Amino acid sequence: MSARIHPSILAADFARLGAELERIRTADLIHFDVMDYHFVPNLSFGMPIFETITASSPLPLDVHLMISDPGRWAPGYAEAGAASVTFHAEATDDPAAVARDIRAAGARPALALKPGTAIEPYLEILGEFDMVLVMTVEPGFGGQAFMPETMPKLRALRERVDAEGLELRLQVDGGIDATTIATAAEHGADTFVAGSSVFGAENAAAQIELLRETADAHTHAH
Ligand SMILES: O=C(CO)[C@@H](O)[C@H](O)COP(=O)(O)O
Repeated sequence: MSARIHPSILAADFARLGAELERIRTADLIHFDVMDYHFVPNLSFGMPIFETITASSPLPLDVHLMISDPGRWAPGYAEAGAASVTFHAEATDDPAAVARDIRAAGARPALALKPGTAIEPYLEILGEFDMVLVMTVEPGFGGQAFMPETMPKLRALRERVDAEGLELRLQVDGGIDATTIATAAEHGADTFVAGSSVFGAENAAAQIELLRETADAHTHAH
């Protein structure tokens, strides 16, 4: 399967959001980061902006909830039309229940792990999810440097997914550019969030294509 590129609109020029969405129409999904000043030390946007973008965007949205109490808010994004809703393992005591609520509300559930969070406690519930997001920076801000120390976790997850034949996408997010995407693809990622490297490029479509081709070239059969 071909690599999927999800530009993070956290790095877009919000004063020109309509034009920014046009620049990335060759991407696969739009990554929408929800932050609450509580789970992470930053605030971004929520449901009103989500609804506005969903109504006008040529691409569906991949919602990443960096919020406390995701069980309370996640199904609402699914009902409002999100393609996938990702929430953090660290933010809930019952990730399987949150995943089931997201699926029942019509979106694909995904589990996110901060760089320091191990995957082992969640291996038995991977079947509840359509995607796992291995954060390659501490969540909260765009423009940070990729953390290569997260790669062993990604590789272990890839080996588990392949060994069990699970239908699970593996996403990375944070510091992804034309160099780091090769490393992440080699370690088993197939879905890539990229903020600054896409919106900071003069030609965003060419950058999306470069990222996709680079990831495909460094993907082993999986
Ligand atoms: O979730 C986050 C940050 O917490 C990301 O989605 C960033 O928005 C990615 O930005 P870049 O590192 O690609 O600039």
